Amino acid sequence: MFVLVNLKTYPCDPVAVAEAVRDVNETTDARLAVAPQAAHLERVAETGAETWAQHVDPIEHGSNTGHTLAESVADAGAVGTLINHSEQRLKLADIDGSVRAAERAGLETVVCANNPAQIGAAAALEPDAVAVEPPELIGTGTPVSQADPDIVEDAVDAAESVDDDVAVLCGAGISTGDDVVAAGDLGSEGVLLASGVAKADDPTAALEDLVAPL
Ligand SMILES: O=C[C@H](O)COP(=O)(O)O
Repeated sequence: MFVLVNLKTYPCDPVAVAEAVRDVNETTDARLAVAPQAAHLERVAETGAETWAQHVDPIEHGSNTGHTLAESVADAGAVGTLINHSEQRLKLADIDGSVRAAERAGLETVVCANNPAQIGAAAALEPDAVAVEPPELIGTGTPVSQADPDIVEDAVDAAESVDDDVAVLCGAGISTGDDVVAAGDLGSEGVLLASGVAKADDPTAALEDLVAPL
């Protein structure tokens, strides 16, 4: 299972969480990665944790003030990027442009979507993976795998029917190892989570709990 920890803009210490991700990754067959804010990418990557960006824009080098260039996040040490997170929604053409920009920079891609129909559309853009996240469950602590298992199974079916090379992750409310196992049982190859680790008093313990049953 792939466990991708998005730090959003939570007021955590990104380096401390990244060190926990790096250390717990050494203890498990699961793959752990962390997605800090763009401004923290370099410091996080220097810990040795697998580092992802939270977003890249559909741009090339040039006159794009305030945008995030895929090549720059790769230079900072990121190996992958989220695209179209529920909190950073893009138009379809821009999702396509961001996936192409990430590919150009050698970044792995996870395109997020709200529901199975959007997952099908996202899969058609040939990212490495898609992630289904019902927005109403994000940050609630109520796991999507328990509250809305059908959405995960339907997302897996939707992606498979378009391109079975595209892996499916799920996210929203995931915070325990049981949640991760339930996600896997529904066909998900990984989980995207945030508050369960970024807001934890002890991120290492939270990560250990997430991977314990794997
Ligand atoms: O990127 C992560 C997701 O939005 C899930 O957030 P959450 O784990 O706080 O529900």
